[in-house]
Amino acid sequence: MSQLKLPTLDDIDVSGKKVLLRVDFNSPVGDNEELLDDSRIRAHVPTIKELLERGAAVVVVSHQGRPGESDFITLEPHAAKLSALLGQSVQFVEDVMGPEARRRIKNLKPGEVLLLDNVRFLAEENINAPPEVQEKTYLVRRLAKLFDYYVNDAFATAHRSQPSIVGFPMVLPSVMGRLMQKEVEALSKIFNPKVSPKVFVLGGGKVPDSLSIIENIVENKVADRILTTGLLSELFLVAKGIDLGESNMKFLEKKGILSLVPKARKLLLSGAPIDVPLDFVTVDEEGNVKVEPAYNVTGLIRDIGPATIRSYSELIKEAKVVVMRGPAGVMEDPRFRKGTKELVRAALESGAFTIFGGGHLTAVIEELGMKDRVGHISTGGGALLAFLSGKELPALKALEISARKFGLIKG
Ligand SMILES: Nc1ncnc2c1ncn2[C@@H]1O[C@H](COP(=O)(O)OP(=O)(O)O)[C@@H](O)[C@H]1O
Ligand SMILES: O=C(OP(=O)(O)O)[C@H](O)COP(=O)(O)O
Repeated sequence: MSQLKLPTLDDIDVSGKKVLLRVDFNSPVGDNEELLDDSRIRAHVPTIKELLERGAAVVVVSHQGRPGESDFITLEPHAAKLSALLGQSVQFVEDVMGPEARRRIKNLKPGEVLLLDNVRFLAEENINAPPEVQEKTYLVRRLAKLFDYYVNDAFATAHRSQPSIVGFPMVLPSVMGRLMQKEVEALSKIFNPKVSPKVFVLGGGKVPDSLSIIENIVENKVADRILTTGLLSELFLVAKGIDLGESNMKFLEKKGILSLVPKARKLLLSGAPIDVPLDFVTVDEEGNVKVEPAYNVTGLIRDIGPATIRSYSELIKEAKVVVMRGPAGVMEDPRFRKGTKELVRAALESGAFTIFGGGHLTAVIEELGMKDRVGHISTGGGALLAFLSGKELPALKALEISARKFGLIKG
């Protein structure tokens, strides 16, 4: 697929038009439903500003979290944040496609912006299916007729085949927003498969996603070394036959991660260059925090330990390219942020070209004040890895189909 030839905002005249803009405002959320970081919201500001300045009425749609997770919340705080960043009032409606949302969309004037509520409040948005299925969802059927154009700026969700990502482009002329364009152009340019060694440092909580992308990375030999952290590393330790103690095994079971052990074991047996932590920071039932070796863990794992930080940092130093995605521990709690922070620091001090992905790492880079040393910070985590591993991203594929259908293809 010729991604660079996808149409952009340069290819449409939005003046006086109604534009549906898909963004990814999905941000880390604290105990009181407050946003812990606004970098993903900020990343979309250039696209929104440009659309408004060019005279469009802009309706913004995003998801936040996943059903059942603690960060699955309304987008009301995002609207407040966006208002502050734009310096202009952002309308918000506690609805996505119901009568009130449709009334507000119809009444929106050029130069105004309206944020719809969390699109994953709709059951159908939580199902992945091909574009020809998603264009038939209620969401697409009810909303598409209210718009002239669809703009996709949500690079971080580009690996999902959900209605708000792949359904609208089937029925509306569609283009990439400035953030989507920037990510695709930058990553196509900077990731040179010939430069090595390439070290991938992969952590975070989305283990099934990470595992399937690791399979791709290994198959396409994209990484020379994969250093695992976070929940992902727990899976690989179990796959190596290590008992992580009752509390962690229960946690992994509850999250459905133990069912992935055979897949992880297969990868390890294939000789994939996957490293696991030597030690962890754990917390016991009384709340005591300690460091325990990976082969003898008793408490609940919350971060990688000091020996792991040291050994991973040495490996990172030898790399020419470092790709890092997902935190090494439960970094929302400052007591368990050290592993993530130190690995980010090691990468930034290594002299290697660095690519960081995902909301959590962006927050750490800003905290360290080392943004100027970064090669590329991607707003995507899973989407970034999928892109680098050579997987086709459904969002881009849908934009390509749309461009052909509506005569917007370039080149
Ligand atoms: N060992 C661990 N146990 C439980 N949760 C973890 C662990 N390590 C990381 N996490 C959790 O992973 C989540 C972030 O994962 P993910 O969404 O994949 O990353 P990102 O948002 O950076 O793309 C965080 O909420 C963090 O608390
Ligand atoms: O945070 C996101 O992805 P990431 O954790 O891979 O960075 C995106 O908002 C996609 O969310 P999803 O993985 O729930 O589809």
